[in-house]
Amino acid sequence: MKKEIIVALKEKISRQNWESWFLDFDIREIKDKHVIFEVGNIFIKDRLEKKFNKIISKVVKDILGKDSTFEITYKEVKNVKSEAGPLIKKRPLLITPLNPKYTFENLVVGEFNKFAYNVFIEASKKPGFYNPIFLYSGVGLGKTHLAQALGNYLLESNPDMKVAYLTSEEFMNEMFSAIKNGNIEDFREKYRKKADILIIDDIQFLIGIKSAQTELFHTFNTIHEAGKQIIICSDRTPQELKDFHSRMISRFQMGLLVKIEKPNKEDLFKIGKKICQMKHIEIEDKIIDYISNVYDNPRLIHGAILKLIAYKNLYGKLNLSIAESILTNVSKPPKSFEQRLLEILADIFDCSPEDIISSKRTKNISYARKVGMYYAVKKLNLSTRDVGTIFKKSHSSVVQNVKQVEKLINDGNIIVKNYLKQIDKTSKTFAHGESM
Ligand SMILES: Nc1ncnc2c1ncn2[C@@H]1O[C@H](COP(=O)(O)OP(=O)(O)OP(=O)(O)O)[C@@H](O)[C@H]1O
Repeated sequence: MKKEIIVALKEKISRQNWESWFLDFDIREIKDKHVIFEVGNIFIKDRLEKKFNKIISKVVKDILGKDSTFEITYKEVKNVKSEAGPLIKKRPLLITPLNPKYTFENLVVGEFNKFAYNVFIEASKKPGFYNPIFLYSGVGLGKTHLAQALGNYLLESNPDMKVAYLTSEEFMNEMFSAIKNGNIEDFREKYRKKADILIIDDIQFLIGIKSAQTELFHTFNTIHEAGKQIIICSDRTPQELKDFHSRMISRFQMGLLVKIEKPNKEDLFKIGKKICQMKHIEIEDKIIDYISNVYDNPRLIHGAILKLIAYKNLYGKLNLSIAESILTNVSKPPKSFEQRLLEILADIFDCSPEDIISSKRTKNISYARKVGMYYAVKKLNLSTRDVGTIFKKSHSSVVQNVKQVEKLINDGNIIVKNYLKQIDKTSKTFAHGESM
């Protein structure tokens, strides 16, 4: 009888709706003429009752008789909120380290991002009120900055808050490695039950990857059902996420869609000033003015400023004509590659380039050194001797550090992998912003 009801329903429901809403759908029990359906969560239950009540009722009555009835139940998620127990102080869950510089204070607000900014400020006061928030814009317009600013704010104002920030690509990689290692349940527990706020950046990476979309779909539903905040960042609108499960798209659309527009020249100038302030570097206004005329996007402004900082650090001077020649490639300045690498590391690990080449051994500095050496040898193909020169360390120390990082990677250490990705991302940003 159960099978008959399911088959009859499937015939009456479009394939698209079936795939969106009925994949978890099952019959738990039939008691006399009362059918108890079961679905994955309360959100789907709610949708089915609102949208498909009539069809389900008709099918049940056709098969079991006119006086038959039904109800939809959902699987309870156990211990969503109390898993750590009241006396155990929960530690922040940071899947990828948030960039501490991505704060609301460091964000320039103008007409182009005012709405997005206000929504995120509201969300910082009432997480879960607008849920989900789907933040989209062209590349480099500040989505990651804004989303991480919310994460940083929540962590600071409530140290018990568990913030999970990761790109959809990281989500997918972790999921595949959990499947491979047979611990998919741990993976699910981590994201579905532990996180109080889930930020998924660059959702567009999952285009065409249905298995990861399905996993994310269930994660999304569980978190949403628990009333916890979800933020999705994307470089396009939900409708433009071609080849995404339609059920995912409809989840995104049911939330608040927030767009960051393109900043104008004045905004770009202010962003340039803010970046200099964040980097504790003084660059003349006329140079920043020049940059904001040349580049129309904060990421490019950021890249250009990093390049100027690298030059200023190396040569101790900078003026408008030098800036123009550096940025327009009129005359190539000598390569300041090493400095650039150290700048990138310093930015990510929140220290200075001088710290990295010093003998200081504080945790973040040692980490920056070690990961930077690995990156230079393995990704940039520099010789261990050259790397020793850049980092002002002996050849054997480079070899040892590279081995250590290799081991961490082989052991599946996510933090190291994420740092390497961040270096990659930042150095690409650099490459974008430069014409050298
Ligand atoms: N309004 C702003 N105020 C200050 N800095 C900004 C602003 N918008 C962007 N930036 C800076 O520009 C750089 C690029 O921003 P971000 O990475 O957040 O963009 P994105 O939209 O997430 O890019 P992508 O689409 O590639 O993921 C960052 O260094 C960020 O701090």
